[in-house]
Amino acid sequence: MSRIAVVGTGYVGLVSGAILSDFGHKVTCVDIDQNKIARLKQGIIPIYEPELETMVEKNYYYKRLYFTTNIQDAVEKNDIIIIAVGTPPADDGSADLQYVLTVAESIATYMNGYKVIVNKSTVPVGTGQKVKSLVQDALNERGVNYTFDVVSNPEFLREGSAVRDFTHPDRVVIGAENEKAINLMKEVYRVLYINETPFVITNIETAEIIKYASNAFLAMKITFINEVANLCEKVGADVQKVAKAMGKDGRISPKFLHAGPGYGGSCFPKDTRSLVKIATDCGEPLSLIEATIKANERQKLKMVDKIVDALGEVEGKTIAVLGITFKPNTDDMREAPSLVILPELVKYGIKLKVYDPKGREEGTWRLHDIKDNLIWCEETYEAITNTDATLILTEWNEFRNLDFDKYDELNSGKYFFDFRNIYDKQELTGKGFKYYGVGV
Ligand SMILES: NC(=O)C1=CN([C@@H]2O[C@H](COP(=O)(O)OP(=O)(O)OC[C@H]3O[C@@H](n4cnc5c(N)ncnc54)[C@H](O)[C@@H]3O)[C@@H](O)[C@H]2O)C=CC1
Ligand SMILES: O=C(O)[C@H]1O[C@H](OP(=O)(O)OP(=O)(O)OC[C@H]2O[C@@H](n3ccc(=O)[nH]c3=O)[C@H](O)[C@@H]2O)[C@H](O)[C@@H](O)[C@@H]1O
Repeated sequence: MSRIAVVGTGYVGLVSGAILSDFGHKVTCVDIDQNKIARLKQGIIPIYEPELETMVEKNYYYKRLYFTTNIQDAVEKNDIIIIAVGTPPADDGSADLQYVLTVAESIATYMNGYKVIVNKSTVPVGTGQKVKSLVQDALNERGVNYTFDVVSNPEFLREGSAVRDFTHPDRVVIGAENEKAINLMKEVYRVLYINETPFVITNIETAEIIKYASNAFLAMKITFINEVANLCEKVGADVQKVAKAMGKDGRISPKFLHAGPGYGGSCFPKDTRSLVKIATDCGEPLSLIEATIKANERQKLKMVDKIVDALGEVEGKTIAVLGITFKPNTDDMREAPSLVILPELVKYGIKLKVYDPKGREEGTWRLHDIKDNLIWCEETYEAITNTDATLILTEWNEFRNLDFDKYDELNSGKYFFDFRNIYDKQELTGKGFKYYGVGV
């Protein structure tokens, strides 16, 4: 059993902490947000993430999982300190490292013996070394000579399937500088290690680049299929079939080939921008990623054009919006395509009736500027009632089986914008709908 502190109790920290405690370790989750920690102690999970609540409840009950705001105590009592705080984008596109470096300073301030400092936040290459020298300088200043190791252990979980992703990873990446740290990390992930999960052991810099390169590649893959989808529309091809056939080629793989309104979320947008900044600063520009970022911005606006062109006279029209989160099974709205698309529609004088199973709380403040043109609804059919068109922006399961017979009773128009391609164009056209997907 390892004694682990996880600093930062957000999407990554809480999931990692809960599962590592489930792996049998004694884990203390630390956050500066007192309200969050108080609620966690009462069993209230601050985010929506399937399976997480059970995982937290069980391990808290069995006293393997603790919550605190006291970082001093957490550093003193644990040997392995995992940093999982946010690295949000700064104005110039680089990752803002202030939270990571603050935690590193706290660790240095309270260190009372050997520690492994594990960086799980997504950070620019060179951050591990920065943390190392910051901690060493602080220890020198304290006049103590405790030893420590810095490890890069990037996280690849996805929101909405985080628990499964963490317990069944395609690989675990450990960037470290010596055997002692590597072995301690293998202990942390013992459950996965003995189950033959591939472990990639590298130096710190390589691990840091692996994370950014992986996210940028996936963002590029989505953008590639989005552009192919736009072409398909022009030439009468079906991107769903194109993607399916492409995906059969093992070298391509069918994953992340779903065309849509552009990628969003807390990571692809910020990590692509940060990687471009790193590369440009090094004099090795990543032109494919630069093009990806631009094409993704265009994709969101193309969705607006598609709606406006189809509806013709749009002023005063009302659209039912189903789904606003950046993907299903999360309440996270960070960089969701809806945050661009909906305000653009409002600029055209369109009114919106919005329903999302989990996005309303965050959506309310993120879409505050258009609140006068937006009505929040409690369920799907309330949103569809008295509208001119339906727009699907997030593929929540509950939108996959709409009762189309009901439409006529609801006084709703027959324009159907399915920007996640979850319906069959022919079937809906057969039911009298004017159907618009992406690339179909
Ligand atoms: N959200 C995701 O799906 C994934 C995120 N990542 C990366 O993991 C990192 C964390 O991301 P999220 O969990 O989404 O962030 P988040 O914003 O959900 O959570 C960060 C937490 O850190 C806390 N915090 C900030 N400063 C602190 C301090 N000094 N001491 C203690 N707690 C502090 C905040 O109060 C917050 O609860 C980022 O670098 C992100 O890029 C990596 C893989 C997946
Ligand atoms: O670093 C991170 O934070 C994480 O970023 C993504 O995970 P996440 O953003 O949670 O969700 P994804 O499933 O990757 O979806 C991201 C966006 O791409 C879109 N997408 C995804 C796949 C696809 O085929 N098409 C598509 O448009 C989604 O709708 C969503 O807006 C990566 O998939 C994770 O491996 C990574 O750990």
